[in-house]
This record gives sequence, structure tokens and C-alpha cells, in this order.
Amino acid sequence: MAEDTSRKRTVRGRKIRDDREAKQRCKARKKLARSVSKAKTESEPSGKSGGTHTQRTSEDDLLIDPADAAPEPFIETDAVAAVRDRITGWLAADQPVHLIGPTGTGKTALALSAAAARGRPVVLCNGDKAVDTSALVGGYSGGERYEERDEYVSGVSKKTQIVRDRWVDNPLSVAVREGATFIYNEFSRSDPAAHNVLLSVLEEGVLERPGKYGADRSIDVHPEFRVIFTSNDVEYAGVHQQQDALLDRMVGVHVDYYDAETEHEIVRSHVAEKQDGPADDDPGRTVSDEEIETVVNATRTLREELPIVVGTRAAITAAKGLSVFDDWDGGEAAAGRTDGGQIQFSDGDSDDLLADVLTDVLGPKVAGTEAEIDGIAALQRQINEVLRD
Ligand SMILES: Nc1ncnc2c1ncn2[C@@H]1O[C@H](COP(=O)(O)OP(=O)(O)OP(=O)(O)O)[C@@H](O)[C@H]1O
Repeated sequence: MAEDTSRKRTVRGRKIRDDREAKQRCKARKKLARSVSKAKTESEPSGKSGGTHTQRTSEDDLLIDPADAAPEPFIETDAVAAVRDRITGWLAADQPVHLIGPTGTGKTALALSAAAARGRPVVLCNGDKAVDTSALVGGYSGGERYEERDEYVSGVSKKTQIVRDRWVDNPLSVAVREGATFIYNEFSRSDPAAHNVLLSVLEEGVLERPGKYGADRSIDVHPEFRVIFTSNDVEYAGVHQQQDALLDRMVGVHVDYYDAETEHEIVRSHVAEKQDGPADDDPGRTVSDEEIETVVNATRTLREELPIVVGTRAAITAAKGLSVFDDWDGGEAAAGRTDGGQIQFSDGDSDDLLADVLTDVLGPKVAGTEAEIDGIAALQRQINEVLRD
């Protein structure tokens, strides 16, 4: 009896601990998401000068604790660990690392995981055509108004209002000063001219802050400062060719799609995550392992067959989509008939639903773009053909 009570207590204790840990993970994820979107907002210039106007109250807001930077969920199969170890190895050798690969393969997740493993603060920045030097380095952010009061004679005072320009450091300056790991996502979307400041950072260990005068115009690069760049392969639209001098100073790690087993684990971790989510987050229905296998196999087949990029993110989104439709029995019917990655589908409704979900997921890649597929209806036809082949 006493043993029973103590077991109950242990179970309840574990549940409370699990709940607490889930809440902490959720809080850390929200903070990271906020930092990512903040990095995006702050890379948008405003004002006539084209410089960056920042609303931040403190430059330290840009620093993310390494524990909070660790992506969650993060699956570490041998394939993932092998790439991650290459990144951390090059960083330890003081080499800037450039992660190159198609969209949705896991570059950002790898960058965050490698950065978190270093145990140094993390600073995020997102490339964009609007990013200029000041968006990286900093600039004067409006006027700071303060009052000076002089007491000439007792009872007689003079007030003077003074407006002083306030310099605010942006992500690169903060990272260089604090010895952070600077993750510059999609850096090739930015104008190459914005990256001239990076050359002296990587080559001479000095950051020049144009627009700032006097002794503190330049910052000595902290010895622990490291950079991880990510970019899609150059053929993707909207990407600038960066100057050779910069590319020459980084090592390139190619991030390709993972093996089927790893993709399965990744998709499962994201769907399971939803099921364990906070109570106000509709948990949807359970997506079985067989269904995940079907989705992953379908995604991998479409990746080969369609002239558009079908990344791991597409598989995750499709599985999440299926978790909200409860009329799909496709996992059981189709998964038993997978053959070397090629899926054999029956003509039942379940297969139509999978095709519909995949059409929704991949639709934005053809709608309004110059993809070789002529509209959503054509995409749906091709998905149906590929799935039923
Ligand atoms: N090892 C992993 N464990 C768990 N989830 C992962 C892992 N790798 C990638 N993912 C998930 O896969 C999706 C795509 O990953 P990520 O955003 O890192 O890709 P990316 O290559 O940076 O994409 P893009 O080029 O579009 O920015 C995300 O939802 C991410 O959380």
C-alpha cells in the first residue's frame, strides 16, 4: 500500500517535472522564434537615409543564450551528427562555415544546433535585399532628448533641452564585440556591397563601423567570434552572386536531403511535438508511423519527379496537415505497399486526400512563380500521376 502511494507520488512527480520541462521548452522556443522574427524586422531599413531604424531598447536583446538557441525538436541520427560535427569542427578551427543546400533541408536547424553546442551567445541575422551595411553594423537611431538644468543663483534656474543622436549597434557589431556565434541566414539574398565590412572582420579581426567617428569607430573582433552563413544554391531566384573575396574566406559544407530514416524521425518529432503541445493548442489526431512513412516516401518520390524543390519541411507540413483530417486511412492501406521508395496507391479517398494535402503544401511554389508547372491544377495532376504510378 505504502509502496503504491510512493509510486503514485513518483509518477505524479514525474508528470509535474515533464510539464515544467515542456513549459520551459515552449518558452525557449517562443523566445527563439521572437529573435528570428526580430532579426527579420530589424534588417529592414527605414527612413530617408536608407539606414536602419531600430526599436530595440538594448543591444543585448540581440544576444540569445546558447541553451535557448538549441533547436527543439532536434533529431540527431548518424547522418545529422556527421554534418553537425563537421560544422563544429570547422568552427573550432576558426573557420567561417557556409552551409549550402536546397531550401528546407535543415541548414538553419544545423546552424542553431552547432552554435548552441559552442556554448557562446548566439546572434541571428536574416539576409534580405534591403540589408545594407548599417543593418549589419549599426547606425544612429533618432534623437535622444535630455534636459540640463543650471542653478545660477539660489531660486533662479535655466533649463536647456539637448537632443543627441544615439548610436545603436546592429547584429554584426554585437556579435563581434561579445564573441558570439553569428548565424547569417540566407546571406546571399543581401546585396554583396553590404558585406564589405565582413572582409576586414574575417581577415584582419577588425570591424569598421561606417558613420561612427572617433576612437570607437572600429571594434576588435573577440577571439570567440564565429560565423555560420546559410544559403540556397545560387540558381534560386533572388539570390545575388557574392564577391569571391568573401567566399574565399569560408569553408562550404553542403547540406543535402537526409536519408529516408532520418527524414522519418524528423517528421515524427514534429508531429509528436504537436501532440504533446500545450492544452490550448489543438492536438489534432495521432499520425501513425505508417502514415508518416507514406508521407515521407511520397515526398521523396515527388522530389525526384517534380521540377520544384520538395524539402523536408514539405513532408513535415503534409504530416501536420494530415493530423487535422480524420477521414484519412491511407497509412494502413498504402504503407504496406511501399516498394523501394515508390508508393503504390489504391484509388480510395485516402490517396486523394494525400494528393490534396501535398497540393496545398507545394502550391505556393508554383502559384505566381515561373516554375515549370503551369498552375495549381497542373501540379495536382502531376502529384496524382506520381503517387499512382
Ligand atoms: N535534425 C532535425 N531535427 C528536427 N527537425 C529538423 C531537423 N532538421 C531540420 N528539421 C526541420 O525541418 C524543417 C526545415 O529545416 P530548416 O528550416 O533548418 O531548413 P533550411 O535548409 O534552413 O530551410 P531554408 O533554406 O528554407 O531556410 C524545419 O521545420 C526544421 O525544424
